[in-house]
Amino acid sequence: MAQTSFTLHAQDGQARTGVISTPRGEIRTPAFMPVGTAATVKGMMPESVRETGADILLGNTYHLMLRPGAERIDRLGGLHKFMNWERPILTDSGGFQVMSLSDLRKLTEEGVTFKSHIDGSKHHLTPERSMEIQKLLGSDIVMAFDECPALPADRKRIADSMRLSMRWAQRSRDSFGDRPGHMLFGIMQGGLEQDLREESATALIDIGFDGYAVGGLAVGEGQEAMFGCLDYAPGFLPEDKPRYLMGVGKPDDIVGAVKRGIDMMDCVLPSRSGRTGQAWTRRGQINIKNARHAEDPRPLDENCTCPACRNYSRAYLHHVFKSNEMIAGMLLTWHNLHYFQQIMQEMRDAIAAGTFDAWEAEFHAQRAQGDI
Ligand SMILES: Nc1ccc2nc(N)nc(O)c2c1
Ligand SMILES: [Zn+2]
Repeated sequence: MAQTSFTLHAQDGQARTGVISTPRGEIRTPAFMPVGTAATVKGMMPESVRETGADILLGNTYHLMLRPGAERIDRLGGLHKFMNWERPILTDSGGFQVMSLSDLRKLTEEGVTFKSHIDGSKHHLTPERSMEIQKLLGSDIVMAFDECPALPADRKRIADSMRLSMRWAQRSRDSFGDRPGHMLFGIMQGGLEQDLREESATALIDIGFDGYAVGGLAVGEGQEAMFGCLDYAPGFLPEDKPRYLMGVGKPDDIVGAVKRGIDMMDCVLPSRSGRTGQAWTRRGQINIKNARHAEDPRPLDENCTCPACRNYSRAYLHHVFKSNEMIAGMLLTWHNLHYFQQIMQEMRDAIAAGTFDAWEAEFHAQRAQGDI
């Protein structure tokens, strides 16, 4: 079985570009992962997701264990076959989604017991069960089972929660075992406390992982606080391993995270906001449902090469959103995912050329305020 590896090609300031190699394909970093929560990137055919430039997508243990069930997906040949995506898949480990989606029954040292938000059925997640589910799904990059404290939280709560997550990280590592061709990522916690972040990083490095995520951010702290944490947290992690910032973000969040040494990100924003009529463009956001687009013959973005911008006017997009047609969300999702991947490609090129600062300045200069 081929091994996995991470190779850094260039660095510009803290920003890095490289490649994660897996048996199912290469992942160019910095990488943005579209979210395919219920075994689909909503509104997109898998081949269309690939056409936007995505090398890897994200799945969720929590959702797939509830429906259709991890054992069922395994019996049907695994998640790649099930959803017709043969490239890499990273799966989140479930703890975070329990906190944000389910009626949490109880959290103990052992794990979390909760009721399904779908049918109220009772479930139990532990580091061991999370590793088993992600193995049944067949995911290429497995996330350790962690606990992400709800904010605001006092320092003691954050410290206790982080230390629980570190004990769960050890149990995740022990349970994952040795699986050539698959990667296990640890997840750093510690809130916005620099010393707790460093303690968490040290604990994860002692356990040893194939990659390291910065968890516990994009939970309502705001961009300034998030960047403040990213000014030091990635630096606590090994240089030669991928660094993954979970749940981020808006285009300017993504650029600021890459600038601070992050290699991978995921967010529902481009797909979720696409379904509500929000288009993200190099010059800012467009709410296509706004009446002023009703007769605008221009594309969303003249410089964009996605199918929505090549073949349709704002007036058409406005119409199909107003008429609640299926194609509306499909076209805006496609455009948004294409734009997010465009930013990633431009940053990879700029880092390789040593021109990241100039690219970043241009990125911010182009962004008009509000609707355009
Ligand atoms: N903002 C986020 C998003 C997803 C997360 N997933 C895990 N497992 N842990 C976190 O802290 C997350 C934070
Ligand atoms: Zn477009």
